[in-house]
Amino acid sequence: MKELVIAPSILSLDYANTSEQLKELNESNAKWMHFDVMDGHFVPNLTFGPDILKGFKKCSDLFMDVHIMVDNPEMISEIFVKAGADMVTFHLEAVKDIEACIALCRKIRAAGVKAGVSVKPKTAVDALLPYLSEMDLVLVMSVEPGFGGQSFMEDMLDKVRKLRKEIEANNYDTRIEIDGGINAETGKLAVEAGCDTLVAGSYIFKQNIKEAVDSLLCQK
Ligand SMILES: O=C(CO)[C@@H](O)[C@H](O)COP(=O)(O)O
Ligand SMILES: [Fe+2]
Repeated sequence: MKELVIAPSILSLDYANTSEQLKELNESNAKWMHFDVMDGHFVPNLTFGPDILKGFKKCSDLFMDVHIMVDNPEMISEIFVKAGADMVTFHLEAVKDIEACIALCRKIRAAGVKAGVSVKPKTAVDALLPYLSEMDLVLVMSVEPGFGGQSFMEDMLDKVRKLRKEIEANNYDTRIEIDGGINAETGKLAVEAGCDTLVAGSYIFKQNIKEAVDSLLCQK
């Protein structure tokens, strides 16, 4: 399994104290920053555009993990690739079919950016299994996408186990990320099931950032 990476979700950042929180985040052991893009249509919430990503990139060297929860990922992924995303993860539910999904992964990778595919809680991962070599990451949503601070859906770990089995059997390089309701306890369950990348928003930003990240890194 790959080295465990923590991706703090800045959806939960305290925007009244942005520079202080960013400084703390930069000094923590987090290697990624998780950037949630919501369009008010694919999900009932609205968040950040590309200029905000550019701004964060000026203040941080963290790997920019951009999760696009949008209806038109073909168009929006291009915008965030141009804005400097290191990874763009789009939703399987937002593309026409698996062929369109693979085509978009290839397009993102051709631009020199890592490509991820996400599934909502009600979507199975089975359709992705034959194509994992086309993806740098699969993101398993462990809450309904749209908001931070929801409770972890433990039954999503069956998808993680299935993905891990397939990745190990074929020696794929694909990461497994989980997003929604992650804290020290649920993070441990997720790592045991086979996740190597943990997104956490409210858990990290509602306490000392460095300590929270470290608590997620100490899963053994
Ligand atoms: O994509 C999303 C929500 O749709 C997330 O990335 C949230 O930001 C996670 O927040 P917590 O559940 O960790 O508070
Ligand atoms: Fe997310």
